[in-house]
Amino acid sequence: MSEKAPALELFRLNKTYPSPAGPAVIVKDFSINLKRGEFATLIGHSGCGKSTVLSMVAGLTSITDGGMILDGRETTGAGPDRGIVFQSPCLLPWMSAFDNVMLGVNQVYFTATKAERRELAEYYLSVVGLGDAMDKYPAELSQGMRQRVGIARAFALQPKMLLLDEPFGMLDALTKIELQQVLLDLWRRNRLTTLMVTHDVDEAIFLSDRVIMMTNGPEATLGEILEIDFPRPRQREMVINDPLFHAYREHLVSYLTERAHLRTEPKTYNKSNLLTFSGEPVADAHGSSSATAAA
Ligand SMILES: Nc1ncnc2c1ncn2[C@@H]1O[C@H](COP(=O)(O)OP(=O)(O)OP(=O)(O)O)[C@@H](O)[C@H]1O
Repeated sequence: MSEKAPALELFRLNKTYPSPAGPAVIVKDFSINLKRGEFATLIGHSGCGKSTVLSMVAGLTSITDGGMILDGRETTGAGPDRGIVFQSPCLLPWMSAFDNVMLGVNQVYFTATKAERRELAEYYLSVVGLGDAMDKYPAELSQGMRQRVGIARAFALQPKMLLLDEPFGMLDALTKIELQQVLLDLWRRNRLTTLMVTHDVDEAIFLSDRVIMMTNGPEATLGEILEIDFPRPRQREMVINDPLFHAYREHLVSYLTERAHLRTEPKTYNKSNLLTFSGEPVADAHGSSSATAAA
């Protein structure tokens, strides 16, 4: 498999649900490629179909029409090649944090020795900061600690791809910031191709290489793409104090408030052709401005 080939290709994904009024087309002709090792986030209005797209990629929701190629292979159905983290990690309450992680590791790495499997679970639990809490049960863990277990569980399977559905949506602001950093550190070590759904524009900018914007539903599809040009590794203070952060933010907010209802040819924006609320290009702090968006 060439390093240059996309890690994930989504080709005209469609999702239709039956409804009393007839078939409801939730997602229509949604196409995007993710590069190997890329961190992409999916944003859009509530109910537009972000989780539906993620769930189709995860193989948890059937694809009505269109297709998906993961690592060069047409893929349908769920599999351990995709690690998933939901808003709430759904841990088995009668098992310790360690055993919850081991559950998946035992299934995926059944040919490894017990010592190797234990080492894998212990390593990822330590990296997410639960080195001293891995014998605790879910009821003894805070919401943030449970989500750390969820992240460790996904990484411990060593998947090809990481799928995150608002993983920090239920956390307080401070815990959210801590866990964003934990996720970024783990992502940097593993360079997993990542697709994450979030409502949080700041989070999307801080974490992503590209922010993928969906149009409003029904028949939601690809709206715009914003390339985030901050160097890595990223430090939160550095990013949020950069004037470019505010220009990215304004572009995304203006998309959500002004353009998400439009059906136009998807455009890619970057630091040189960002738009403001008025739809005008802005000069960013690092370079030039341009009136035309690159298609
Ligand atoms: N199993 C289902 N049957 C019928 N309709 C569904 C089903 N699952 C989701 N939908 C509908 O599909 C649409 C998109 O839902 P989805 O959860 O993907 O949106 P979302 O953008 O992730 O929303 P949010 O940001 O609020 O989480 C919604 O109108 C929802 O009601």
